[in-house]
Amino acid sequence: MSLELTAPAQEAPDVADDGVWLECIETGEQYAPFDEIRYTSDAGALLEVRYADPPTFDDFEGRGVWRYRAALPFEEGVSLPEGDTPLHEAPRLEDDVGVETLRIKHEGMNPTGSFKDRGMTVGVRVAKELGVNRLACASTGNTSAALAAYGARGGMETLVLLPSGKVAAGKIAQAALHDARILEVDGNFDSCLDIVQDLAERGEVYLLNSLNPFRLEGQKTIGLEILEQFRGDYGDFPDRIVLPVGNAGNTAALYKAFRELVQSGSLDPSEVPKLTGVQAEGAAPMVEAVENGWDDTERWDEVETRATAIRIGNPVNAPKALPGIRETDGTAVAVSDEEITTAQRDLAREGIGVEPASAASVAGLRKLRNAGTVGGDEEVVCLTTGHLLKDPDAAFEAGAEPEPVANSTDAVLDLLAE
Ligand SMILES: Cc1ncc(COP(=O)(O)O)c(C=O)c1O
Ligand SMILES: N[C@@H](CCOP(=O)(O)O)C(=O)O
Repeated sequence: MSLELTAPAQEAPDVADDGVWLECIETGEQYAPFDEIRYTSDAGALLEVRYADPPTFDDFEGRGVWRYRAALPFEEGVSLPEGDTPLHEAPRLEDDVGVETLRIKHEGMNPTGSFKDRGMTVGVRVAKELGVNRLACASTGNTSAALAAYGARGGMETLVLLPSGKVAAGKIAQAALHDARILEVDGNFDSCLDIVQDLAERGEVYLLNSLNPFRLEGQKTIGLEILEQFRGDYGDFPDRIVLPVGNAGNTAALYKAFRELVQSGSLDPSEVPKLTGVQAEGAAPMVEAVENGWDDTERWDEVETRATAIRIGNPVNAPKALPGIRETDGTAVAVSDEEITTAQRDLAREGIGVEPASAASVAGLRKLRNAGTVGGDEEVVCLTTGHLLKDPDAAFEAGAEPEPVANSTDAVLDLLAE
C-alpha cells in the first residue's frame, strides 16, 4: 500500500524531473510531472507528487509557504506572500473543553483569508510551467477567491463555477474584484466540480481544485508549520490535529507532509499527530466512511449546512485522506449547525474571528472530549480555515445586535444605564 505512514522513500524513476514525479495512488503507475496536463492516472485514480529526496526539518529556511521549498516541486511560486499564520493560545477555551493544551492555527490570516492561498501559490506556479492560460475551479467560495487573486497576480484568466445562492458574500466579492469570470450554477458544489472536470478533460481550462495534486503540495505546509511552531513553544509535537473536512484536501495534505518527514527520518511514526476530521451533520460522507471502515466515500446527493464552505457530498480526496485518519489513529465526527455556531462564538470570545466551517474543528473537539474519545491529557491543535469576514451574514446571525441610539451623549449614557 503506497499510502502507509511508514512507506519508504523511492528512487527517482526515469520519468522524474529533478527528482519529482507523479504517481497513481492505486496502481503505482508513474508519470513525468510537467510533460503533459493530467489530474488523474490512466486507471482514473488520484495522483500524488513524489520526491526522491523527502525533506528534513533542517532543510527549511525563510518564511511562509516557501520556507518549505525543500518539500515542494519548485523553489518559488506566484506569491502574495502566504503562510506563516498564527498558532494562537486560547486559554479559556482550553479550560472549558478540558484538554492539556489547545492551540488554534488560524489559516484565516492568509492573504485572501483562507488556507487555499497555500495551495494556489504552488498551483499557479505549475500552471505557468505548463504554459496554460485559463485557470478554473468549482468552489464553495474560498477556492474561487484564492484562485481569482493568484490568477490575477500571475496575469492569468480565471473562471469559477459556484453553487447558486450557497456562497458567502465576502467570497463572491473577492472573486468579483479580482476579475474572475463567475458562473452561478443551479446545482451544488459537487455538480460544479463535475462540470469543471469535464471542461478540464476537454482542454478548455486548467483545473485548480484540490483534485490537482500540486495544490495539495502547498497545503502540506500547514502541517509542517504546525509541527515547527508547536515544537518551538512546547519542545514536542501536538498529539492531535483537529480540522474541518469538505473536499478532504487538507487531511490528505497534512498526512502527506507527515509521511514525507517519516520517510526522511525527521519524524518518528509515534510522533505523528492523530488526524481528526470534523464535518457538518448535513454533509458528512467522510464520517460515514470512517465509521464503516470504507476506503472511499459514498456520494451524498443532498447536503445542507450553515457552514457553506464544507457543504460537500463527494469529497474527491477521500482515498488519500481516509488512510491518513486511519494510519494516524485519528477519527472523524459530525457536528450540528448549533454546535458550530457555539464554537464560532467561543472562538470570537478569544479574539479569533472565523467563518462557520472553521469553527467545526472546535465543535468537533468539544464533542469528542465530552465523549471521552479525546483525553484530558492531550495537546491539541484545532485548524481554523477561513476568516470571519468571509461570511458576514453568518457573523451577524451569531453575534450581538447593533442597538440604535439618538445622536447625543445623554442618550448613550441612558442606554448604558438600562
Ligand atoms: C473555510 C473552509 N474550511 C474547510 C474546508 C474544507 O477543506 P478540505 O476541502 O481541504 O477538506 C474548506 C473547503 O473545502 C473551506 O473553505
Ligand atoms: N471549500 C472549498 C471547496 C473546494 O475545495 P478544493 O480544495 O477542492 O478547491 C472552496 O472553498 O471552494
